[in-house]
Amino acid sequence: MGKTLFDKIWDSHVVVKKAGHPDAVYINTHFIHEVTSPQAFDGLRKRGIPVFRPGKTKATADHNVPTLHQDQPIKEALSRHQVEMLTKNTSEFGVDLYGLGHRYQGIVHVIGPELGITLPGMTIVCGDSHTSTHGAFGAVAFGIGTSEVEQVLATQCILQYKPKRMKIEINGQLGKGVLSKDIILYIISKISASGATGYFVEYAGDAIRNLSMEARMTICNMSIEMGARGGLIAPDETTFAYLKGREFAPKGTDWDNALAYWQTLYSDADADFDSVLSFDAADIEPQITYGTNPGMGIGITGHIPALEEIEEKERPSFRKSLDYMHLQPGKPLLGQKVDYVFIGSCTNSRIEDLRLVADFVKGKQKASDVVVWIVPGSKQVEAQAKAEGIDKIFADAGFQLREPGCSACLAMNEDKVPADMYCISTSNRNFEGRQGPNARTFLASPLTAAAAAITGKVTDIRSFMQ
Ligand SMILES: CC(C)[C@H](C(=O)O)[C@@H](O)C(=O)O
Ligand code: SF4
Repeated sequence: MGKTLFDKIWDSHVVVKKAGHPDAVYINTHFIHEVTSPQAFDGLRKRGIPVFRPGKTKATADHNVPTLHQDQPIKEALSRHQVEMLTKNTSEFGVDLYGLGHRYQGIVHVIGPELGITLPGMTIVCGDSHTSTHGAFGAVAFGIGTSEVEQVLATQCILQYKPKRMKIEINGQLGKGVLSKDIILYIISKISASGATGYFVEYAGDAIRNLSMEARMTICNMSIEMGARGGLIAPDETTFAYLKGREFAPKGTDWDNALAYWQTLYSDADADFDSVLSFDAADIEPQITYGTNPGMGIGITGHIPALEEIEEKERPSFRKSLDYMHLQPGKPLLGQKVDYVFIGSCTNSRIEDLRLVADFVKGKQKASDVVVWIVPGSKQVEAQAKAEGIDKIFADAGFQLREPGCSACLAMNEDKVPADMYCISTSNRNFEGRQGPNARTFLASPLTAAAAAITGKVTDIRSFMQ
């Protein structure tokens, strides 16, 4: 019996295996940020132990950082404290920090890949659920809790039960205006926000193969939103071309050796998955969510389910969700007024996302009553956007290009969508209050968000493509 890609990587990293116990798994790379690391460092301090392999940990400040005036002290006291703690802890324990002002600073899941720290075949953890993003490179990457952050800092290993394996195949040709964000929102709407609970998902099929690395990251990023432990994609020429020459990627003969290993990283033809799902790319239209979990999504021309279409036992939560959103069952979303547009987050804030949006808005103007925030995923993305003149296109359109951070993805910083406002957002979560107290979120692709920025309403991007 062959092995799945997940098994190949997992099994080769197990250092201790004992029946009835979690595996002790070696971790190649540990990313940390300001939210989930302070208690972990406190724990080490209390026990009087160092970070076991400080070179294997990389830190950045992203959740609490402002996205305007990053050269000035952080105004919010709690945010300032968190970021200061990260600076203090990393310097005390000898961990590299790409903090505010550093040219590599950015959202942890954006900088790892763009710096070539994230590599195929690695095990990667971070005290952050969207660590699944790194799986796009054919790595086993997953989020962990604060006590596990301490465990990894102390031992470079983690105790974990091995998850089940699921394969999701998407074959066929994507339609016009349909992005990888639409693929993943579509899958989650079909299998629900808990449809992959207990599984590690491998995405396969020619629709996935044809995606760029940026687009693959968007898919793996949202694995967690269907309950999966993580998601991964077998590395291929697209992966290798993306990595070649990146700051921390192997060079020279190290590259050749690494490449030889990476080329063995795929699921064998006879590998056994615990579950296999298939979708046809041609069935996917641009997607949008209407509710308060990422599984509550529809095609842009569809309608919010009528009450009768919802299972009896799910009706109370469905109603609560629509009450929060101030939306009616059975109604379409096209034409719904939008107040804010947020293009950013570890789902869609990479240079390719910004290029797509810029190509579309070039020569257009935002609707007068819409606030548009474009928040690059990293300093490098910001610099690249400026080098390409994308900043000018945004300025001409009335869009604000801000500085890197998580921003309004979770509003744990100064960027909050005001109460009762509708925000179309390229992020990954639409929970109640996620973008600010009582703010209402529609999740969508960068193109669908950009279309709404121009019209001020939920719009089918394809109406611009005739
Ligand atoms: C703050 C952090 C722990 C959290 C996560 O784990 O995902 C955040 O990044 C999020 O997206 O909700
Ligand atoms: S951008 Fe959003 S989803 Fe990503 S790490 Fe930051 S808060 Fe979490």
